[in-house]
Amino acid sequence: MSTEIIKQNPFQSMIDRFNIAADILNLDESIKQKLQRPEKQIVVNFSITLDNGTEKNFEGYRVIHNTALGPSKGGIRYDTAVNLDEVKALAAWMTWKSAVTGIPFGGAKGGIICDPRTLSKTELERITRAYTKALADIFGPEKDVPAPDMGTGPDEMGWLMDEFSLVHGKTIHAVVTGKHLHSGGSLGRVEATGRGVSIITLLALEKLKIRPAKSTAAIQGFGNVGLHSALFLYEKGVKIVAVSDVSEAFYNPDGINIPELILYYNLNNKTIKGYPNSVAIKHEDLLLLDVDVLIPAAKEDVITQKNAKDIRAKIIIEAANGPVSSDADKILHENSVLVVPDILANAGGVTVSYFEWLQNSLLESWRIHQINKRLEDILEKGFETVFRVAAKHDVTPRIAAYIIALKKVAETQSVKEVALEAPQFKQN
Ligand SMILES: NC(=O)C1=CN([C@@H]2O[C@H](COP(=O)(O)OP(=O)(O)OC[C@H]3O[C@@H](n4cnc5c(N)ncnc54)[C@H](OP(=O)(O)O)[C@@H]3O)[C@@H](O)[C@H]2O)C=CC1
Ligand SMILES: O=C(O)CCC(=O)C(=O)O
Repeated sequence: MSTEIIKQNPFQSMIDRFNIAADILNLDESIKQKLQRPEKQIVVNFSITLDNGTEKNFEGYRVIHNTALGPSKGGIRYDTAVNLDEVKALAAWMTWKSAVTGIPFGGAKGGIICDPRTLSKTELERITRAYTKALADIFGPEKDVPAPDMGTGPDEMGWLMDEFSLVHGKTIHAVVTGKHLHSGGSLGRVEATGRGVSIITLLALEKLKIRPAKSTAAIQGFGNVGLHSALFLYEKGVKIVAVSDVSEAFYNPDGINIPELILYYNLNNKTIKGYPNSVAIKHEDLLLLDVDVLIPAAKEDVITQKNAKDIRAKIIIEAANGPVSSDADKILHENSVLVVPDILANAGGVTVSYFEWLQNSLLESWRIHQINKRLEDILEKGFETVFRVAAKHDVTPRIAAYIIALKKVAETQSVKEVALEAPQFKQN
């Protein structure tokens, strides 16, 4: 892969935005300190037997950022680049994401340093079960509820649910979301993040008075989020002119037939490599295309101060978590690029995860149109609130989203602390 990823510290990017919003809100220093730091960070080491009979050790993390608004919630990432600072940033973003959209969860994230592409299905199952066992006292439907992220999906979530249930001696569906339907998953969760990205993209296009059928988009990443974002936008008439995964980036000015590409991807071991009817381009050039919408849907820090000035898209929809580093914010703003932040743009996933958790807890099963309608309502309200607060404070949508989230979490945290500090009177 030829993409040059300039490594920033994603946790520092989170802190930079946090500080701007906290200053606007005039947040008390002690609450600031508390909200910047995770409540808990756990590092686990475990070994599994590989298919060839050898033992291999793995390191995994679970960071619980904040639980003021409810049980902590957030995905688990399998990737060779996973590290504690990345997981800390991702966990904090989950806190702010749930707060912006009004989902009653706190924030957490997990990860294991591994390369899922080189591990067999049975090895992935053993890794997931060992990680779950190590964290069996942390996870729980009212405590900490994992979900998929990069490199994980319904298989891993099903194994996690099963292992957690074995440890606790009963079936506990609501401990994890993003499961297969047969393991208690929800309709609509697989595609929820991409559906949410497409809802937010259409709202952003409307803001700039660009008709979807007249618009163009480039999408970086063709995994769960990139693929579904591409499909839903294609269905709305947006011309997707470029897509990429790790193996390849390609461009077709006439528009890529996304359903055909998905068929190709599914028949070719989940890669877009070698897809005909398009021209190969350099990975880094996809980000600089002259399109209406750029959708980074892969990983953090792909747009930094190094390439921000060369971005030609009118709108960036942050489908990935943290794709724009804080040092690029000012440059993009000065160049009038509308950036819809991750904590709003990709919140469709956690929203439908919340629906899954509710269905599991209530022993219900909702219909798809009900799920999609509620998702749309929540995201439209989130979008409208973020842009209203941005106008009120004359800040970017990102800082507005942080203002909304910080205010909500800080107020709840303070109320809880006052309650804890109050003198306890003995009842006779
Ligand atoms: N899954 C979810 O519900 C949610 C995910 N997110 C965020 O969305 C992002 C993507 O997650 P998800 O789709 O689940 O992950 P997946 O593992 O399903 O897909 C990741 C995709 O990104 C590609 N990719 C990785 N690095 C690069 C690169 N440098 N250039 C181009 N493509 C690259 C991968 O390519 P290849 O397949 O070749 O490895 C793959 O296509 C992450 O930031 C995640 O945190 C946010 C909210 C919810
Ligand atoms: O579905 C969830 O609970 C969380 C998804 C996630 O990890 C994210 O939004 O980044």
